[in-house]
Amino acid sequence: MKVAKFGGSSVADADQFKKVKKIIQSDKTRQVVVVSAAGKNSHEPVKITDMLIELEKEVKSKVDYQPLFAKISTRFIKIKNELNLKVDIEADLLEIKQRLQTCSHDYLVSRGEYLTARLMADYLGYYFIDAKDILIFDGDEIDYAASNSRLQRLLVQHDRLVVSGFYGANEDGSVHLMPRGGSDISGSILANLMDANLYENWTDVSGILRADPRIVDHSKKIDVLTYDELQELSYMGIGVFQEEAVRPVRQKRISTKILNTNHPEEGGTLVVDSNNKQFDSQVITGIAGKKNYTVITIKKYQLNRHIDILQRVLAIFQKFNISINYIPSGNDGFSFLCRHNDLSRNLDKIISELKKTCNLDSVTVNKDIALVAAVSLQLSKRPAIAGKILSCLDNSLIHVRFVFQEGSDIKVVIGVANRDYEKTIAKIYDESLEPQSKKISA
Ligand SMILES: Nc1ncnc2c1ncn2[C@@H]1O[C@H](COP(=O)(O)OP(=O)(O)O)[C@@H](O)[C@H]1O
Ligand SMILES: N[C@@H](CC(=O)OP(=O)(O)O)C(=O)O
Repeated sequence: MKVAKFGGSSVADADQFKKVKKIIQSDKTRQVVVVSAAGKNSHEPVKITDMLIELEKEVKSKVDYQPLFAKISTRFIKIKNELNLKVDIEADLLEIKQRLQTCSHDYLVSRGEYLTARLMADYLGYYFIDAKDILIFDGDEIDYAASNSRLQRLLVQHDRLVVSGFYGANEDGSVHLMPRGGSDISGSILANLMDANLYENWTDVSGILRADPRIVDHSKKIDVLTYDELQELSYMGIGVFQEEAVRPVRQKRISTKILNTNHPEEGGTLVVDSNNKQFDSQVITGIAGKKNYTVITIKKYQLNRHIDILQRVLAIFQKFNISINYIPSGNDGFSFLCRHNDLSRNLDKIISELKKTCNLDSVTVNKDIALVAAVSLQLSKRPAIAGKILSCLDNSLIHVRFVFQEGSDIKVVIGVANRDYEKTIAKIYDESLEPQSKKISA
């Protein structure tokens, strides 16, 4: 059997629902369907999830939220009417409205998936499952045993299911929201629980491209990818597959396909275990990145010998609950790379504590840094590939701030200014993946 997850763009309106039905009906083994909340397309400029986040702000700040609530309701009622559905979505909307003042953030923001799944189940004639009845969390981790026993109980009576993505339940039954893009994770967990033969992730691109198509408009598709490569590309920022969605399918070696709801005939990207990947004619599998990192650099003579000071420094990051993405280091200095959003409110306090309590020679801050990663399975055996990538940037006036490459790693990460982000990706793509004459040879 297959688990098929449809992203927000695939369920944005009634026309998209029709495409989903065609796909589901063309293969009877697509037994479990997971949906995101109705997303964006050319007629609908805002994702329902973003509207719900805005709605919560309006409710909290006592602004008149009725127009926004009406706009959200209209989108669902329009899909219901255009598809002649019977499900009582109006009653669901009324319940949400009645709970607006008291409900949790997780409950409200998850309602997009809940309502979309209610409509989709009715449209496909599949059984609707509220994800909070089957995906049980223990803290931030899914509890596979508890979730499995809930799921098995349901499967006794129903074998074709539509499940709402993006959330599950805490042990006390309250809604547990996943990170943004989390329906990919829901689908992956369900594929794991169901021992699926294939996890299909349906989106609005025909597979994973070697670079973000919004930056490189001629970017080519990756036909086959390993879980390792997908994990790195997702972690480094390709929006198409949530980074936390790799682990559940990988754990059971369930092949995964990224496919296009608008063009199923184009095929997509197949993700497999490394043993099943054939030779790739391109040395670099893909390029990904993210903007808005901040680098905090601390200096002290022979800092690498002062473990006590490093302990104090790390305790400060821990106190403010800051995740550190990279720590490049030398004898006299350590740098800490963090997401700007994680730091923002606390940056001044962190700097002042570092200066006051750690007896350092200097503390400097560099904002507006972007990271760009080139992923290649061959990097661990041929580290000189990194040099070739850097030489691509050499005469392009892009100031490379730093480069990280661990010996065993399958990626090289380059730090540049935010303003050079798109240019760096485009340059690496054009010089190292195309044209053929300039390509780094395999
Ligand atoms: N390397 C890449 N390959 C394919 N798509 C990418 C890549 N990097 C970024 N994207 C973007 O990811 C988008 C799909 O992700 P998302 O918006 O979450 O889709 P969905 O609504 O189906 O969940 C694509 O429309 C594309 O713009
Ligand atoms: N709707 C949620 C979860 C999700 O996975 O969405 P999408 O499949 O549209 O990326 C979000 O916007 O984050």
